[in-house]
Amino acid sequence: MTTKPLKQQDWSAQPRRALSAPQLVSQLAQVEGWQLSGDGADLAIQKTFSFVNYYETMAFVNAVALIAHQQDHHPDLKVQYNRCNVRFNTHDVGGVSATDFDCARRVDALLA
Ligand SMILES: C[C@H](O)[C@H](O)[C@H]1CNC2=NC(N)=NC(=O)C2=N1
Repeated sequence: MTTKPLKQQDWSAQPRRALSAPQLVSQLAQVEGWQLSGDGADLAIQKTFSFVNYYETMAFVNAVALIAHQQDHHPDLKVQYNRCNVRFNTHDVGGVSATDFDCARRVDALLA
């Protein structure tokens, strides 16, 4: 039997840029429940997801971890009993990039 490593995004060939304020406004209008948080290089998008118990919250957290690994893009997670706050920022560019919105959509799709 052969084992396959999980496929991972390679960002080295795709330079990323921080989105401008108008781009942020337009992108935010296209993702439900995501809000801006922080400022400067710490500017991020965030959303809190609610669950019925700790088990379901952790199942979500593990699914987000798989997305984070595959996309090579890692959100800050605040985990509580029945909710999880997901916060994306692109530290490589010191702001919010298109990658953050792409990952936000992938996380939303887990619950669609
Ligand atoms: C080299 C590596 O791909 C980069 O440092 C990735 C890793 N994960 C990351 N995660 C987040 N949230 N922002 C980044 O800029 C980032 N960069």
